[in-house]
Amino acid sequence: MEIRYATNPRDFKNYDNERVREDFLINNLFEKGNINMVYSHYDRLIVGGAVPISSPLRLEDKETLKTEFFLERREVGFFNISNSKGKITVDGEVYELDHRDCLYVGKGNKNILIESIDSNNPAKIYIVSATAHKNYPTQKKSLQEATHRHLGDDAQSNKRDLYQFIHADGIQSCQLMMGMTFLSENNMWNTMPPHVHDRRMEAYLYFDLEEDEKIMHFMGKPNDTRNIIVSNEQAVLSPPWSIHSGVGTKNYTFIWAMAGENYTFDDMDHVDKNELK
Ligand SMILES: O=C(O)C(=O)C[C@H](O)C(=O)CO
Ligand SMILES: [Zn+2]
Repeated sequence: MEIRYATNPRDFKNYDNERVREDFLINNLFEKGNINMVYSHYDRLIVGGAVPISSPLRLEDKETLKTEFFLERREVGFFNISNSKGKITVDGEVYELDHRDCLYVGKGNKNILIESIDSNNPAKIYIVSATAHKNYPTQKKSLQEATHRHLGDDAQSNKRDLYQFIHADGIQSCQLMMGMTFLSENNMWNTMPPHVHDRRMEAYLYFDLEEDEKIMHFMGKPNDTRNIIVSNEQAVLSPPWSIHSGVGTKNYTFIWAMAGENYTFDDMDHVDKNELK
């Protein structure tokens, strides 16, 4: 597993474009036949992608975690971002994941296998894992079952539908919060005006974007921002001190995931647009 260390915002000021991309962009998550994962030292969040073909892929990395099994001291959220069905087996119990379904698996489950139902049309499973202190029940939720919030409007080009899956009023977890946000057609901006939450880090996976379309993701302290150009199915790590907002060349979808100090989705320090630099 690739390790990414945390950055002091004072040092971040000196980062050039290449260094920003190296430290915060994850561009190799979905590779046929593999599970690829990145271990971030921001709240020890692991971000991964699995594309099983003919044989199941096991969620494991003893080498990095130095535990007997992956979820010995962790919890994990899975999302199927492909149109093709996937299957996750949790200690013998099988869960089928349709397009946009989410599965949460808590601490203590030992054998986690990720499979595609049809190897010619493989599933793409996005994986986010955080450290955990107790077991919460394994739970699956579809988009229709998630908590729906309407945000933004046409005048601000930021009309979007936010769905909360793993959160205080949904699937229970120790610290992991996850959901999906859809930008409406002709709307390009997410999370503008932006916010920070020094209590929690966040990761964004951008997808549902054609090959030539791009997202300009903004990060950094509100008064000292940088942008990362992001392509389809790439993720960005957002430090707790950083804004996380983006604009697309076309509308898009993203999965947000957070871990850290509190479990309060609405704990955000909003930033006035006049403060942005
Ligand atoms: O569209 C949005 O706004 C979001 O999806 C915001 C994220 O959920 C977020 O940043 C939560 O802190
Ligand atoms: Zn946020």
